Amino acid sequence: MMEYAVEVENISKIYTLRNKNNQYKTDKKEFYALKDVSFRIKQGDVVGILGTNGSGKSTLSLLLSGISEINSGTMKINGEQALIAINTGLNPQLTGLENINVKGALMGLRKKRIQEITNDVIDFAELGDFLYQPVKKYSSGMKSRLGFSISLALNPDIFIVDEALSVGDKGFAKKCMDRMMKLRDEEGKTIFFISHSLSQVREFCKTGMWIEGGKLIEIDDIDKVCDDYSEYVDFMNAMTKKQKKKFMDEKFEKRLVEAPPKRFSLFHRK
Ligand SMILES: Nc1ncnc2c1ncn2[C@@H]1O[C@H](COP(=O)(O)OP(=O)(O)OP(=O)(O)O)[C@@H](O)[C@H]1O
Repeated sequence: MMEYAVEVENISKIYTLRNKNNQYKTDKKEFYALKDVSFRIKQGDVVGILGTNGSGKSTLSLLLSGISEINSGTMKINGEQALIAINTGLNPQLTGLENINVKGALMGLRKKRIQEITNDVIDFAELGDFLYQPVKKYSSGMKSRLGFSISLALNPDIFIVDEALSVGDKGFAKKCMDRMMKLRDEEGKTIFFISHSLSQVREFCKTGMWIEGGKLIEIDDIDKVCDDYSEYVDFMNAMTKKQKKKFMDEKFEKRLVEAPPKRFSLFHRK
């Protein structure tokens, strides 16, 4: 029987937005970054997440990786998961090496295992002596190298890759892609992959998930979802500036929480 790696039902994530004058407490707006999203993903599936800027992809990746909490709904994750994203999960004050140790310690790993992970990271990240420098002195590509290498070395069951390849140089991006293909083809890992490169998503993923305006629009075979999403992007591009503004405003209005139920105040908000 095929096990699901991820089962989510009616999940929502709400953020509090500032108003124009930046008066945070008064006239604050609550906004659905994601609204009533449900899906199931089988173990070993490779899922490309598509959607225009601000549609909710990174929010979903934070929820899937357990970094951020849902406001409502249910979510079941079967296995260890790791997020690979730009600027996430690294402490800028600590050196690369210290970051590996902290991450390992937080996960309750033994010293010997942390040493093995360190060796893997040294090998894959190719950062040389920069491993002994604080991460705040890294370029974005170097941070991506470190983050990617740590997640790979931790060897989770579920990888969530959020735009992480877009800042690495071509050589490193190719190395990561080769490694991810191995994770997909030989190790049967479950992978969520967010990228604005449709060709990359088409080539790498099996299933497509299109999120727009915080809602799940479509989940299907990757080619079908890429075709439908492309059509939507073309439709948007064909609009005049005025039409586009009206369209975007309406889309925004639909995501507002009109009168938030009391229970939302109990939950964590970012
Ligand atoms: N911490 C936060 N506080 C308030 N609003 C947020 C926060 N994080 C994200 N948002 C808002 O939630 C919506 C979804 O953002 P998200 O980062 O998930 O989009 P995305 O699909 O990943 O976009 P992109 O393609 O630009 O990376 C956006 O409107 C964003 O402004």
